[in-house]
Amino acid sequence: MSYQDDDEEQMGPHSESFPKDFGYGHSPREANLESKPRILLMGLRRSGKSSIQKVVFHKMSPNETLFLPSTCEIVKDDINNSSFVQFQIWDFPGQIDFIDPTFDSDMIFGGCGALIFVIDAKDDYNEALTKFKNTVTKAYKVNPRIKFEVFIHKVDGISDDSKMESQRDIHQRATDDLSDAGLHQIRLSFHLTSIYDHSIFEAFSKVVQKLIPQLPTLENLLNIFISNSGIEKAFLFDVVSKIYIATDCSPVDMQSYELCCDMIDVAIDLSSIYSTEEEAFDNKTSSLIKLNNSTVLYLREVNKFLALVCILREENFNKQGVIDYNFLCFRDAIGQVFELKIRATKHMDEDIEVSLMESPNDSVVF
Ligand SMILES: Nc1nc2c(ncn2[C@@H]2O[C@H](COP(=O)(O)OP(=O)(O)OP(=O)(O)O)[C@@H](O)[C@H]2O)c(=O)[nH]1
Repeated sequence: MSYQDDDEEQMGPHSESFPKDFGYGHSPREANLESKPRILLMGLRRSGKSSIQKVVFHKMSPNETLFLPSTCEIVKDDINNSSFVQFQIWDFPGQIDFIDPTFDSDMIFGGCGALIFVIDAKDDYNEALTKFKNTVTKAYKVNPRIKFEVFIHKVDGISDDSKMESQRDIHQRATDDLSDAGLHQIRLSFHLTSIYDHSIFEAFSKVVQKLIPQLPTLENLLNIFISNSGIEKAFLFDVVSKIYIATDCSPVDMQSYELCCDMIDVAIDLSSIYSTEEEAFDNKTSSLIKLNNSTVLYLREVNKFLALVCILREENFNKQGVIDYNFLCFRDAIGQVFELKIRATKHMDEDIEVSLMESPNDSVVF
């Protein structure tokens, strides 16, 4: 098996040189890698792994995925949209064989933040569940900190009752299988997904959020912002992928999320057509849409990659001055979290440099 490296330049020349005994986050070098975790996409052939990656991160339209060739090698993709959203996605071929001596499970699972296992809900899933159990058992042995996420995929065109029934059945069987293998302590998360609606973006949002160490701070800031501004719901979006990296503590309903995603599309599309600026999304980007049910959607740029999209009642928008002032405080606070992270990363890099220079046998200096 070989590794196809899409973005070697971006990932840097050392990205392939993980030590064999790579333990997640124990040395400065490992801790630095931890700040850019890996998400693995695994599952049987034709379950939809490559389609998910292309639709969510490369803006491919769902219909085009019909023509995707089968993946024969591990395809690595570096997602580097913002300081908070930085990770690599590794898309595995469906026929991957763990017994194959070239499969270096220490290296593959060692630096992994989350493992997404894709199960085709329209197919017989017995084989998928067997593979799932083998994969989780192997991965957990190498790295017990991995977050295991199951995407019950291709649920478009399936009735709500059947979806729930599949989810219940897969959940039950997957947890029973792991308990039989003595792994009852493993926590699994299940998501019903399809590339033909927003469910795949929502599921990916939840996976990515678990890998953002600053999430509680971001959620807290959003809670404070909405409660002082008369806002019902606010999402902090990664504009490029339209996954939300944080939201306030009120429950997310799919319709609100879809509305906010659509608003980003409208704002960017209009800006691309009519703006005289080079970038369609910049520090002056903001948008206001009044719906016919007395609801307002309000979008503001937070930084180069992030947008805040809020839903509020029309009457509360009368106090736009307060909202805008609170937004500036919010943006400032996000900037400070962002800066702290950059500073922490820089310190880590310096530590790595020092430790490498001190090592007499190691000639590699970043
Ligand atoms: N109906 C439906 N079809 C989907 C969905 N996602 C992917 N597909 C289709 O499933 C087929 C297989 O998709 P791929 O993304 O190539 O699957 P894969 O898991 O990467 O396959 P391998 O590379 O062989 O491992 C394609 O025809 C896709 O159009 C979905 O959400 N709904």
